[in-house]
Amino acid sequence: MIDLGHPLLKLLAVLVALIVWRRWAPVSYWYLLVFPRKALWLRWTWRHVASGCGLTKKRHRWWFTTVPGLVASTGVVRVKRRFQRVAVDTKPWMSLPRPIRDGFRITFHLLDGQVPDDYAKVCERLAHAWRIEAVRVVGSRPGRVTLQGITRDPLAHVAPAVPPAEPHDGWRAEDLLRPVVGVLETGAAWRMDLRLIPHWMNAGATQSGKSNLINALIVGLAPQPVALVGFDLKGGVELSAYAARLTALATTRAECLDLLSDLIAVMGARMLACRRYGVRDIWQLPDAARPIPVVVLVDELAELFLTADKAEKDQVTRTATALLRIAQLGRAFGIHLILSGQRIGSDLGPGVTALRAQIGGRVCHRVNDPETAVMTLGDLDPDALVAARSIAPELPGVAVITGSDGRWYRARSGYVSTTAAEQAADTYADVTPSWNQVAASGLGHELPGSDTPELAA
Ligand SMILES: Nc1ncnc2c1ncn2[C@@H]1O[C@H](COP(=O)(O)OP(=O)(O)OP(=O)(O)O)[C@@H](O)[C@H]1O
Repeated sequence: MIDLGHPLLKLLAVLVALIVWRRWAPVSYWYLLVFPRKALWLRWTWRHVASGCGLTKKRHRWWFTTVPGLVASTGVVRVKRRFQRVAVDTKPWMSLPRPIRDGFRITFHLLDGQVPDDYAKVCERLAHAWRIEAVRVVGSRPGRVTLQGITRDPLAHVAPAVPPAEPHDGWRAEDLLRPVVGVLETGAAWRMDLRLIPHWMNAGATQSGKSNLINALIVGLAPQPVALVGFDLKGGVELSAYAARLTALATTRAECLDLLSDLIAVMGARMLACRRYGVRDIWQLPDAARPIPVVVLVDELAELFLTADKAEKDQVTRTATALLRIAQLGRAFGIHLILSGQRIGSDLGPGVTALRAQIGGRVCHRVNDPETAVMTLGDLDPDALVAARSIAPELPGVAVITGSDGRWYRARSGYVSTTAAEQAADTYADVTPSWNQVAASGLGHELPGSDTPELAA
């Protein structure tokens, strides 16, 4: 009989409880009950699955095999068992599946000649073989790759983003320009990291969730010491609700041109300041001298590029050139672009393709035509295109995005109503810097080696 009161058994029970609590706390009890069966099944079927997905390699082994042998004296062919060197399929080593919320993670040892990308390419096949929603590569280190199996789509229900109730308790220094706007399909937070990927393209058909993403960005950025600048050629209907938190809003073509040339002037002044300090970007400047970062929100990019007559053509060319300059130089000088539009492609006119090439961050919501998905994600991965084309209309806000690790993910923004975003804008109205503050920020201090105070003007 086992003595259940034995101190070693008690210690073991405490250890198991600790491990379960630390690692598996977010996993439902039901899943913990069924998981061992699933884990065993994954291990048992791995050789067939790996072979079916082309992840096995031929290795030579000494093996007992049946070979046809000719008995010379009689001329009869007889089957013989021989111990000989033969080529056999070798599967990659697989760790024990670890349960996590809405799925599991498994680490594999790469076979000679394999790279993590080989696994990324067969994720869809693995998902079908394992009878689960999706499989994603979530990490890699030399000789290892970690896959996440997603058993229940976490994007089906995403909690709405709630603006912080108290002013100034909504952000931490390390969150500057890194607002959380939703959830990735891996269950992790979707952080739009403007410090890492300075410019973003937000494409999608009508009612696909583009404005919702802008709302989520407003809620995330409103508490932070950044200037928000709006371009809304839909007469201001989209962005004017957030006017309290916007440093500038342009709603006509003439205003857009003026605002763009002001932004370029600010960029020029920051360039000069960086040169005087001998640094390459504003993030290397001393804290006191760092200018206020500017996030430029463009609602419906196509409106900026459409020309009704020849007179507007020149204005459109100037707009395109200014946007391209900001896209090329903005990262170093703290000016970030978020370009939203239903179609963002060469059909909008010259300059758009060059602009698109400068935008590293991509968000592709549901689209009506394959070309838009190609325009937004075409340079990422063919599988990303397939994923974007299969976004269902009943899941607005779902998008295929570039992650901070350079991979693509399905993600969904947290629902933020216009009222909630407006409320956040009003709550943080006092944080809004004026245009003069933006233009002068970081330049009002005496610069090393500078005896001309013209920058402080
Ligand atoms: N992440 C989300 N979660 C839940 N519902 C959402 C989400 N995003 C959008 N929706 C719903 O979809 C509707 C359309 O979203 P939104 O207005 O953002 O689309 P849009 O792409 O900007 O459309 P349009 O181009 O016509 O302005 C919203 O009213 C909202 O109810």
